[in-house]
Amino acid sequence: MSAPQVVVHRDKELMAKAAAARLITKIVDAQAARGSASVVLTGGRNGNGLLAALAESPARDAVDWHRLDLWWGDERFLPEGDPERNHTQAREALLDSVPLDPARVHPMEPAGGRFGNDADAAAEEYALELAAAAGPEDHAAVPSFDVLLLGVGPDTHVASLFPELPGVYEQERTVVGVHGAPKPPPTRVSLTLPAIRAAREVWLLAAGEDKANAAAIALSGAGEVQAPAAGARGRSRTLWLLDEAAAAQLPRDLYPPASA
Ligand SMILES: O=C(O)[C@H](O)[C@@H](O)[C@H](O)[C@H](O)COP(=O)(O)O
Repeated sequence: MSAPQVVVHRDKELMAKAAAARLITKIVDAQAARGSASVVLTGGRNGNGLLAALAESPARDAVDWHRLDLWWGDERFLPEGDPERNHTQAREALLDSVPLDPARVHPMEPAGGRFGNDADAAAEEYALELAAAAGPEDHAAVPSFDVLLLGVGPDTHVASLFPELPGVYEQERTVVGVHGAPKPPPTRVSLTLPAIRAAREVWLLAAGEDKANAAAIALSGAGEVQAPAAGARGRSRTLWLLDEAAAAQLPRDLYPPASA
C-alpha cells in the first residue's frame, strides 16, 4: 500500500476545482493507455463539490464520457430518486450533464428496489456486479479502479465505514450492508477496506476546520478500526486533498507551515 501524500489548497472551492482538474487528467491518461477508465464516486459535500467543479471545467470534454465506468464507494439506502441518495446528488452535480454510457454507470440498489428493504442483499448484489467486472489481472473481486474518491467524516469515517462499527472490520467481503450508521441515514451500503485498497489510487477529500482533527488523526498513524480513513490506501497512490482549514492540525513533517 502506498504512503499518503498530502496536497493542500487555499480553500474548499479551489480544492474542488484542482481535484476536478486532477481527475480529468487521470481519466484522460487512463483512457489513452487502456481505452477506458474506472472511477469510484463518493457522497457528501466535498465529493459532490468535485463533481460540480468538473461539470464546470473548460477541460471537461477532454474525457471520453462513453468510455468511463462509474461505481460508488457507498450509498445511503433510500428509495430511488431520493434527494439524499449519493446517486441522485451525483446525477445533479455532473452525471446528467455528460454523455455517459448508461451500461457503464453502476449505482447501488435503492431501498424498495429489487431487494426491498434488505440492504445486506443489495450489498451482496453489488459485490457480484463488481466481481463480474473484475479481470484476471485485478487485485480483488473488484475491477482495478483508476481512482477511488472518498470524502472524510469528522470522525474519520470513509464511505460508510465508521470507527469501530462492523464494516470496518470486514476483511473478506467487498461490499457490506451498514446498519445504525451514526451519520444519517442509518442504513447504508458500503465498499469495505479490502475493496478500497484494490484501487490503483485512493484520493481522500477533506475541507473545513471540522475535518482538521480527523485528518491529523488519520495521518498520524492511527489504526484503521479507530480511524477508517487511515486504512484507505491505494495500491500505487494515496492522495489527501485538503484545504488549509482541514490541514491546520497536521503533523509538521506532513505539512510545514507556510514560510513566514
Ligand atoms: O454517504 C456519505 O455521506 C458519504 O459517502 C460520506 O462518506 C461522506 O463522504 C463523508 O461523510 C464526508 O462528507 P462531507 O464531504 O459532506 O463532509
